[in-house]
Amino acid sequence: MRTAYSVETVRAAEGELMARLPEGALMQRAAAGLAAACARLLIRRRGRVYGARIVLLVGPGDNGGDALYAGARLARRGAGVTAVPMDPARMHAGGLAALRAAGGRVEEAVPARADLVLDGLLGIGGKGGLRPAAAALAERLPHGAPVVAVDLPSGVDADTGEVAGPAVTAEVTVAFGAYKPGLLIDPGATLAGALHLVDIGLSLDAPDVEVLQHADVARLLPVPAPSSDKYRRGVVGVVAGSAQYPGAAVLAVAGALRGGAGAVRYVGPAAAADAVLARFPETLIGRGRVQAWVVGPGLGDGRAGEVAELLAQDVPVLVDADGLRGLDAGALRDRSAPTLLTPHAGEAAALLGTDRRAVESGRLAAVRQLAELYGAAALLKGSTTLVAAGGGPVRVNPTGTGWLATAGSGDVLSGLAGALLAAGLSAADAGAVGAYLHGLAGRRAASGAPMTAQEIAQALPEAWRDVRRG
Ligand SMILES: NC(=O)C1=CN([C@@H]2O[C@H](COP(=O)(O)OP(=O)(O)OC[C@H]3O[C@@H](n4cnc5c(N)ncnc54)[C@H](O)[C@@H]3O)[C@@H](O)[C@H]2O)[C@@H](O)CC1
Ligand SMILES: [K+]
Repeated sequence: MRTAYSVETVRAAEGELMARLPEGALMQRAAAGLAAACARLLIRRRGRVYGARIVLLVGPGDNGGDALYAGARLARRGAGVTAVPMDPARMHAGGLAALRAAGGRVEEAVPARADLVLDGLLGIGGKGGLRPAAAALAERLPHGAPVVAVDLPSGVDADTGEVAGPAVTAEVTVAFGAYKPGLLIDPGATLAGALHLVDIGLSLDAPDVEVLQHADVARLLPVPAPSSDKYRRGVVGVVAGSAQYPGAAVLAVAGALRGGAGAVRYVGPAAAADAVLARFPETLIGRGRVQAWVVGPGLGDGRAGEVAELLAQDVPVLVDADGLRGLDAGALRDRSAPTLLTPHAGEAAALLGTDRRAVESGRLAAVRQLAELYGAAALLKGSTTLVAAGGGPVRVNPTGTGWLATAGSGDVLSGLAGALLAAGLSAADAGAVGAYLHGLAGRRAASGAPMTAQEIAQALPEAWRDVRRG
């Protein structure tokens, strides 16, 4: 499991630790870890640190200080280090003295060539997009040189991953003490590149954000026991599709069957039921006992009554797509069985009474609000899908890929997550594990080329095996 902590939490933990340590000790720990990560990268690329041309982009705060101290360490190993300040009048004094003492230089213009660039413009003290002086440096990076971001790619909001203007794209980000949410959530996550954590001794409790990895998902996957029958493995009821959208029913059923359901029961118009049976003859048709309902994909208008009726049952329910229209927050909060809502940004905006842009520019806050307002687990789809429930850490899905944004892909996810709910996973686990497997299947199905939602469903068994293999 990878975890991340908000700036407020990190600052509090740093404050506590700093009070017990000699001045500057934390920054030295950070700089030592940063210099070691840079040295490894240089050795991998060019065999040695000695003789490497290193450019430090130095901001006015402690993030710049980290870069200067790390630069001094690398200069002592024989690298040629040039610091380029955002504001020559504001540089970390101790760091600058250390760099100069180690033979490093300060220049106003970014050198045209370098073997490595350290982005020490802004860290957790950065606010908003890069201001012009910082943006000018970030836009003139030496061509082809790998960038190591110090704590955070400058221009990325540490708490949310939002990028409000120009920002640095890093090959590696070396984070101090803890990952920040912005390193795990897009667009920040993409700009951060590979992540490396330097332990500076912070003690931290419950994270704000967490990312499941293969081993975590493997532990949560429902694996049938020898004594299992189809009811114990979970029967999923799928209420999806319409005469107009029969395909949504087929795809949701496909997701549910490949999500490990013992059986899938389909409830919907005859035309859609025929389409489902033609593709999956193993489907049960019509109402009956289920361990979880999936309601909403391709339902069309005017079926809110059916959704409300399912939500009135004391059974886990996943609500997606058209099923999300006109949900009664009070009725949802009163439910005792688990509920999982799986909106995309537009649907989330309607549920929150705001506009799509507000959701997209504040996805972390939006998913938390959804979970709180509806008393349910909420899965907000996007390039990094987020899952929130009950005030716990928000789960960030790491397996997403742009190829998943294809028609019907969400229908497969709802069937899949519904099967996991039916198998007894909590709504938050079903959402997080569903998104993880769905993303992996999408990557497998696409492997760099477009694919269809059906192919995502077909790749689910492989994704499942990947996770179990570890
Ligand atoms: N606090 C600590 O104990 C430690 C902090 N460390 C480093 O310190 C960093 C935080 O340092 P600071 O709090 O000094 O903050 P930063 O160095 O992140 O940046 C703050 C400075 O940037 C300016 N600024 C803010 N937003 C800007 C924008 N959009 N464009 C241009 N300039 C902008 C501010 O005016 C301020 O002067 C961490 O990210 C980490 O790199 C590490 O040394 C480890 C220990
Ligand atoms: K930085």
